[in-house]
Amino acid sequence: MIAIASDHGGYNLKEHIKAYLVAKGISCQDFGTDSTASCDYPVFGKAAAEAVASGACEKGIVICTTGIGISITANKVKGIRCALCADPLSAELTRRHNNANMLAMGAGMIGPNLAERIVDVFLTTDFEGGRHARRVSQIMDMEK
Ligand SMILES: O=C(CO)[C@H](O)[C@H](O)[C@H](O)COP(=O)(O)O
Repeated sequence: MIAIASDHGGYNLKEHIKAYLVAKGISCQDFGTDSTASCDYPVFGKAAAEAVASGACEKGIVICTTGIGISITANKVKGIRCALCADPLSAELTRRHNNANMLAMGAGMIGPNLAERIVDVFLTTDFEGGRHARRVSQIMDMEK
């Protein structure tokens, strides 16, 4: 189950990615927002991040206009490593090196086709472990 959320700026891309994933047989839990009416990204980013942190959802995808505000929000939730990506290589490396459990994207920065490629890479790339596990542990120790 993939948690997905956006603010108004990311709503259209969220709907696009949700339909894309469902068409591929990947289940999504949508934490809003549900229209392009102005709203506050922390509300929706926090809800999706908490679902990932609790284990209810395996990974999360959050979207606002830049991807910045909603990634900052998600990273405030204990256990979350949310990476803002605008290219597939960053998505690959944040999975391989950072074991990122959430992906943030900016709907004002990238188009739907590129977003699909980024999502595909993010959801199919495994963590490498090894030296990267030590570094991720050091990050997670900061939450203790
Ligand atoms: O948090 C952001 C900027 O880092 C997001 O892009 C928001 O979507 C943006 O701030 C919303 O702004 P708006 O003028 O209220 O649409």
